[in-house]
Amino acid sequence: MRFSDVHFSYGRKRVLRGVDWELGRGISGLLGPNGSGKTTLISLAVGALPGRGGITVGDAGTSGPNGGASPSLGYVPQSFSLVPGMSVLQTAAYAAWVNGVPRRECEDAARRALGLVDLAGRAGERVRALSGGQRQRLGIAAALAHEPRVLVLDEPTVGLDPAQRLRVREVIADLGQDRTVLLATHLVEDIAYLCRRVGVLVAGRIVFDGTVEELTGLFEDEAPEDGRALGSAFERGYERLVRRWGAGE
Ligand SMILES: Nc1ncnc2c1ncn2[C@@H]1O[C@H](COP(=O)(O)OP(=O)(O)OP(=O)(O)O)[C@@H](O)[C@H]1O
Repeated sequence: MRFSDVHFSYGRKRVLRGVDWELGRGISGLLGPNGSGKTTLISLAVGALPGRGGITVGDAGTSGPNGGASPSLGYVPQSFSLVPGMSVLQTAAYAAWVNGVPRRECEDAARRALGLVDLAGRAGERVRALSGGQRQRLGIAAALAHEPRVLVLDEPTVGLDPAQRLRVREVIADLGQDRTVLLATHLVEDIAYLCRRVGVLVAGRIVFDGTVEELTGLFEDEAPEDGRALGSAFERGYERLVRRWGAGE
């Protein structure tokens, strides 16, 4: 997946100012302070907003500026609703159908996707019976049912308790083995646990693109500015990067 010189403004407010970022196979994290434009960038990638610049998803298609999502992309928004009275299988099968899977293949596609998120054993249950973490995994299954090669996840572990968060992380780690996954999050622990590479969005541009280790080592030689060693080295590296580039203005 590739972003080339992507710009976006809400009215006169410029949010993205020429985003260049290329994501390879595996899980790439998108970090950035509140209001830096992560959700806007994702909305462009999934075709929900029209912008200026190029976004290429896999070899099979583009999304974004021309509107409409690429069929090779699956998207789990930060918040989504499920129909409580539908079964787990019906939910995933419906998502497959909405994403263009022929009707007679939707059930098989749904079962395959539920297997990927470890919900195959719950296929017959109603959505209302699922925990928060299971619902999140069902949302991921729904996004996977048409077998996209690129998966975009916006804050997938927010609001989950530690055990459920870990379970969702394990599922994401598995999915990243043979797909391109873009993971937008505030949680540096999610990035440190899951991501091969990380992009940091500040003031409308990707100001860092590298490995977690590279970001951790970026300011290693500098003494902590407040005299204390707060948080992990990775977290400190990220916070300094954001401060240096100015937070979202
Ligand atoms: N529909 C909108 N109209 C006007 N301004 C908007 C709109 N949506 C977002 N913004 C502004 O655009 C900027 C980027 O917002 P966006 O939601 O993309 O950031 P974010 O990095 O995802 O933030 P967060 O981490 O808080 O979710 C913010 O200043 C926000 O207030």
